[in-house]
Amino acid sequence: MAARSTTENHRIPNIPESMFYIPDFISHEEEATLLSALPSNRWIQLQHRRLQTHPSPLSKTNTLLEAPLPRWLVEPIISKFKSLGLFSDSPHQAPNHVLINEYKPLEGIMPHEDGAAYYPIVATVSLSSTLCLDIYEKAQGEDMAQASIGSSPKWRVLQEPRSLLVTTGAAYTNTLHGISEIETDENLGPDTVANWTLLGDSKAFADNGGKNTRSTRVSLTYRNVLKVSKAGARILGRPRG
Ligand SMILES: O=C(O)CCC(=O)C(=O)O
Ligand SMILES: [Fe+2]
Repeated sequence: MAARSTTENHRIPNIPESMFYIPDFISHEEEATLLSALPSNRWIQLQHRRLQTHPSPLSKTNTLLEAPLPRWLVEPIISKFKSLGLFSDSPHQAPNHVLINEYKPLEGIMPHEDGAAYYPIVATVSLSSTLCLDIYEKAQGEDMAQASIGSSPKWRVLQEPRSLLVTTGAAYTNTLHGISEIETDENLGPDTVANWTLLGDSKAFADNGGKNTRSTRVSLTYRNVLKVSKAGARILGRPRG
């Protein structure tokens, strides 16, 4: 299958299965269009980053009120996912939820897992700047807080602007991921970056002494929420079959 062999060529080696990294997944023009489509009134300021959620945040029981994703999040990205066969096994055969995070230099996200609200696949499109995603092994029975205290990441994945990172399978369920609150990612090279050979421009980091100076980075994380409520449709008098 063409789609499967495309993703196989982008499988990140030496990391729990499966993570895939595709550089230049979108064009410069598509990146600019996405950045200008981000609604400025939807940001929620968190302590160490800004976040927006489309179509809406999940309820306390991790239920999504059924609603379409905005058009600018669907095209061209979800069509590209379809041609790669991504999300084809998920219950809704396509993502139905997108979290958008914005990190300025010195901002990040604590090690965590994305958890059971979602089908175990997340597809992350990066915009504007490069940074390292740190991956931690999740010890059996260990809770997230313990894992994040004092342990260092087992793997690092460098995410360039316009790239796609897909995390699924055991990589989704048996690892934690986080972004450290630093200004510069250092010591980047073939032995320290799991996706080094898959990068679009590893030479840029090598030429810069193995360093990446961060600027503001935005990520779009596409997911499939398992529990979807049609209550909204019913209230509006539009029962769905
Ligand atoms: O920005 C990223 O690449 C990761 C975001 C993330 O882990 C999340 O929103 O759960
Ligand atoms: Fe996450």
